[in-house]
Amino acid sequence: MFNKLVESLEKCPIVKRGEYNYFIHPISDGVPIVEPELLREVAALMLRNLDLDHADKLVVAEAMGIHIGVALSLITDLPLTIVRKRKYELPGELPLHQTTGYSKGELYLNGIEEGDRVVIVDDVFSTGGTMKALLKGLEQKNAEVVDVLVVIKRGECDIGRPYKYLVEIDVDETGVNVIKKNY
Ligand SMILES: O=P(O)(O)OC[C@H]1O[C@H](OP(=O)(O)OP(=O)(O)O)[C@H](O)[C@@H]1O
Ligand SMILES: Nc1nc2[nH]cnc2c(=O)[nH]1
Repeated sequence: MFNKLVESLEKCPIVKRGEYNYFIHPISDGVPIVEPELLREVAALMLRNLDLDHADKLVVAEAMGIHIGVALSLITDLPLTIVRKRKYELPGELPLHQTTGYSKGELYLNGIEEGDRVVIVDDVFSTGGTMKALLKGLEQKNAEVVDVLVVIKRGECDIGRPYKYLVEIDVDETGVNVIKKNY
């Protein structure tokens, strides 16, 4: 039971993005194919690990927070907002600057009101740049972040608050090594 995430990570391919060893996995890329059993496992593990009792909304970042966020929303009945790379110019939209290990860009936060109690989930934590951008935006909106979880942690970074993760990995040119499993 609950062996699909680790097994699939241990056999996933690596490509170079500049100097960065980028692993390619269904949860973090949607390719080659997202098997329902894997998505169900990840959803069940997120549900077990997260503190959702006092949450009003889920927050995820485009693109690869979406499928895990939807899976969790369907189980918990919590509404979901997707922080998009596209600008909508809706009233209250907040632009955020995102820096990852291989890219920079803008994200746009919508759908959050002052006092909302939110849970953030994302697929991967590497430099922590995306998570820091989300936290900063939610702070600006005066939302309360009640819990944060990433499925796969591959780096160290102080994001100014505790966060949870399901697995921790090391990545080199030859592949992914799962070094910790929190379940
Ligand atoms: O900790 P960090 O260095 O910020 O990396 C983590 C982020 O990188 C990926 O997103 P990416 O911006 O590549 O977009 P995608 O989800 O559209 O692939 C991933 O989905 C995380 O959000
Ligand atoms: N798929 C994928 N997403 C990432 N986000 C940050 N690092 C990575 C990575 O190596 N692979």
